[in-house]
Amino acid sequence: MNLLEQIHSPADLRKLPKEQLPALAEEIRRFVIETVAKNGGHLSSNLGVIELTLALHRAFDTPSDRIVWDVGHQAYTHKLITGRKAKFCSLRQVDGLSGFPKRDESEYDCFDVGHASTSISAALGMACARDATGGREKVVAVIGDGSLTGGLAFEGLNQAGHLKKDFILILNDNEMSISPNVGAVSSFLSRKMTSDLFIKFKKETENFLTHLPGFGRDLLSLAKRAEDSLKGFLTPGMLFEAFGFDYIGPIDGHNLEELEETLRNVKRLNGPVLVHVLTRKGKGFAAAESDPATFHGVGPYDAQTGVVHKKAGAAPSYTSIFGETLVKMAQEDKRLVAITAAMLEGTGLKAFAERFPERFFDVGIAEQHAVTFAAGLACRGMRPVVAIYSTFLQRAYDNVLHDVCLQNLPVTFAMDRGGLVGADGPTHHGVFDYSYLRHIPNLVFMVPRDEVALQRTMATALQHDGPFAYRYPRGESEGLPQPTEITPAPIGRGEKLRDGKDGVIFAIGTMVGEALKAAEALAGEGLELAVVDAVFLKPLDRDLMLEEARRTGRVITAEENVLQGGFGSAVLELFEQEQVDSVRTLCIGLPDEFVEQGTQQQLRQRHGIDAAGMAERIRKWYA
Ligand SMILES: Cc1ncc(C[n+]2csc(CCOP(=O)(O)OP(=O)(O)O)c2C)c(N)n1
Ligand SMILES: CC(=O)[C@@H](O)[C@H](O)COP(=O)(O)O
Ligand SMILES: [Mg+2]
Repeated sequence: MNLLEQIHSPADLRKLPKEQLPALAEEIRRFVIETVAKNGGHLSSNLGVIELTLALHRAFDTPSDRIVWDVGHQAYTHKLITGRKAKFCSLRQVDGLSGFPKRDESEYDCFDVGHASTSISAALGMACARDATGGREKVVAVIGDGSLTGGLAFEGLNQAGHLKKDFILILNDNEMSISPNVGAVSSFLSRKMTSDLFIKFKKETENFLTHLPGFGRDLLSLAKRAEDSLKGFLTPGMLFEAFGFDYIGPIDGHNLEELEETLRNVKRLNGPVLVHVLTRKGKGFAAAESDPATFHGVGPYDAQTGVVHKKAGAAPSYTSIFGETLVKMAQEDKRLVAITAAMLEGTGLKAFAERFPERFFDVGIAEQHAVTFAAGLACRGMRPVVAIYSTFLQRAYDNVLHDVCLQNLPVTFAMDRGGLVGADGPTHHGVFDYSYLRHIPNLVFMVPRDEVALQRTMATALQHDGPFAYRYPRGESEGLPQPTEITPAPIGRGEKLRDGKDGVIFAIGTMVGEALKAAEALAGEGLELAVVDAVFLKPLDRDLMLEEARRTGRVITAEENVLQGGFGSAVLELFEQEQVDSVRTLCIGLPDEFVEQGTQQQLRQRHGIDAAGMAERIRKWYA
């Protein structure tokens, strides 16, 4: 029987006899596996919370009761049972369903997400608003153990315990972030924690007591008798109870009956309550269970075997070139250390971590800490490279400014996923970094146009004695031959790649290749444009830019960043400072709006920043 077809809303789900729930869960599991096999997406996390999601929607009265998902990468079951099954085939595609909860998409989506550790703060805000307005609904935040490593989550816990609001926190503990979870809290939660901690405590106590003169051995036998009560005393719940939460659990997150009954009971409680739920990431799909990190965020794969499709003849990704080059550089320079905020695989640092474990740090989902920690390392002579997605560095703006740049410390920000990232959409596009970093004094910001330039950029950063940022895009590189030698670039020097008398395109990063193609196409129509690779967003090559602008009288800028405060703005500021008023300018880049999801190519096309779009804009401008 097709049960999922009968579920149009959680009200239908609540009518379903509980005996049918396991079959529904299996149907959902298969449907998710098959859809993600075509569209790509966050498989492992979703497979782990199917039962939990069904239990939540049965126990609580959604949409009146509020479920606030953390990160939101695990909300596929939630989407399927809240009226979005028919559209589910469009998941993560252009104009389709988002991969994350979105308030615009459904009344069941309470908070827009994509970045981690926001759920407690957002849900607590909702609980306070409820109390201020006489509401009676329940507010439930669902956070993973990985997302709980974020400082923001603890800021929320701290206030929640203090306010004592009626507030339910579900801790979905699968012992995994994207990679195995890290940190002291994570080991405290660990299923082995109770016994490990207990054994250590016991050993130390025994040691201490046997060495006490006289009555030590009597005390030892007394302590042995206290073992059982001690075992019960040391639980992960102690942490949350210290924060003022009632702790319930741990409970089996795949046992539908136990889940539903517990949640129904919890619903009757008042005050902050934490329910500790144990789940398995990738549950029910062998390939994902055995390798949850690969299937955390995955491209298309075979829905039966789990073999991930690989594009034949694909060039290496920018990420892998970065990772390999960093290993080579670390062999030469012992000061180099690498830091990731829970993105070991995503930032290409796996080989580095294996090769130099003592110079590698995964700090958890803690971007702010990653940056200030790097500042500390740099203060003592190390050369830290913070490998981070552009979108996640947004979290650490003040740490970059106050802890690194103000002290002119040699910390490098290697920003992966610069520019449009594709299917993750607006929460993840790295299209703001030019604007949020460019104005910070002391920072050098270099933007490679291809993978050879990336390696040169990395060498330049390492030899520079101050803060340095560079960004490179998600996905395949240009497939260029590897350079035999990597030499640092002179700081602030651009590169003229093409000559032309009618105007000049100043392009940066990914836009350099597009600008060259656009100039080529326009040359065929009789419009001769020069192309300059700016190479540096900061400092700009002022001399080259001024010379080219004055020579041609018309300047086009091109960037994969919002125009506001970006590269084009930097060029306009230069012209204003130098009183260049005879030059006409056209700035091409992304608009002052959040760009939706789609493939990178579709989005570049839609926003006119691919070669064809750029040529069209320039053609009209000259007409
Ligand atoms: C601020 C921020 N940093 C990093 C990420 C990337 N990220 C997405 S999910 C995830 C792991 C989350 O682990 P957990 O909360 O335990 O959920 P699970 O995937 O185990 O279900 C990470 C690191 C993010 N989305 N936001
Ligand atoms: C939800 C999240 O933040 C990550 O899982 C992210 O989707 C990974 O993106 P990449 O696929 O580009 O590594
Ligand atoms: Mg987890």
